[in-house]
Amino acid sequence: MTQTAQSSTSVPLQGSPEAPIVSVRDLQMVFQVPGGQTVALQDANLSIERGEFISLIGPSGCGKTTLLRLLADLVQPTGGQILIAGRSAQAARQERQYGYVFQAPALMEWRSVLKNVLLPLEVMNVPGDRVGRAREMLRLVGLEKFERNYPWQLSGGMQQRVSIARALAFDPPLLFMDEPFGALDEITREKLNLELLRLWRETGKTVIFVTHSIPEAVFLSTRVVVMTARPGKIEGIVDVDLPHPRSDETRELPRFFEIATQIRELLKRGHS
Ligand SMILES: Nc1ncnc2c1ncn2[C@@H]1O[C@H](COP(=O)(O)OP(=O)(O)OP(=O)(O)O)[C@@H](O)[C@H]1O
Repeated sequence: MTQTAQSSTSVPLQGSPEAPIVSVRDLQMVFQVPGGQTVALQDANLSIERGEFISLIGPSGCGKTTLLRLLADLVQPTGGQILIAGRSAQAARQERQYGYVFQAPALMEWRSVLKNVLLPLEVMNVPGDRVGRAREMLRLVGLEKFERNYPWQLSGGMQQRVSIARALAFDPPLLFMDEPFGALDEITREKLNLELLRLWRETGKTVIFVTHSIPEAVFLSTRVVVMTARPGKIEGIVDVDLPHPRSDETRELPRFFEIATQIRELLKRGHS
């Protein structure tokens, strides 16, 4: 696996090198809602090592986004503990240890592609060659020729690639992705899956990826976390022992179908 050279603006992983990059212990999230409570997450336990590609899969409302938002310190848990490389989620957020890709690209229409990727670096007043850094990220997502275009001139898939480049602008060790390809057609999604895997292999980042699609989860992941709804729980964790690099042929392997079936069974068990 080739690693990209760390640029002057890249953010090294802080904390303990021995600790898992993400450790979740007895995590609980209860929202107060009119007339009662929603238990979005209950007794979640999970340990993720550096360089893994983890997918979270489960029915609507099972707490996938909530788990991602908790890891990103965008909401505070009502119970349990989160450690990022042995330190608090708050410290990880403050030290820009992660990039976050949302379901919708959320780009600024009046800024060019390059200026959208530059935005977080400008906001944080990051020293060094910001334009060079933004261009490097655009190259990584295959959009170096589109830096002068505006978001409305790009397809949905290209816009989502810009938002991935923007999330990578600080070159963080962790990448949180919340159903980034959910709104795209199947062919575009499969193409972006391949590109994301290439990017993951080139950069060595740890990715936590939310999806509703079993084939997408199997194709991308080193492990798949299967969640169940009401209350949101981790039903099981499936190892994906398919060889790398993965390609379109991977989807035809008998083992691919076996793992997909295993995940489907866990999802069904959670429903019953
Ligand atoms: N800020 C909030 N206030 C109250 N309830 C919330 C809040 N955020 C999430 N919830 C509830 O918590 C539960 C889990 O929501 P979450 O968005 O994490 O699910 P999800 O698995 O990501 O769903 P989807 O697949 O549809 O995106 C849902 O019942 C949701 O209504």
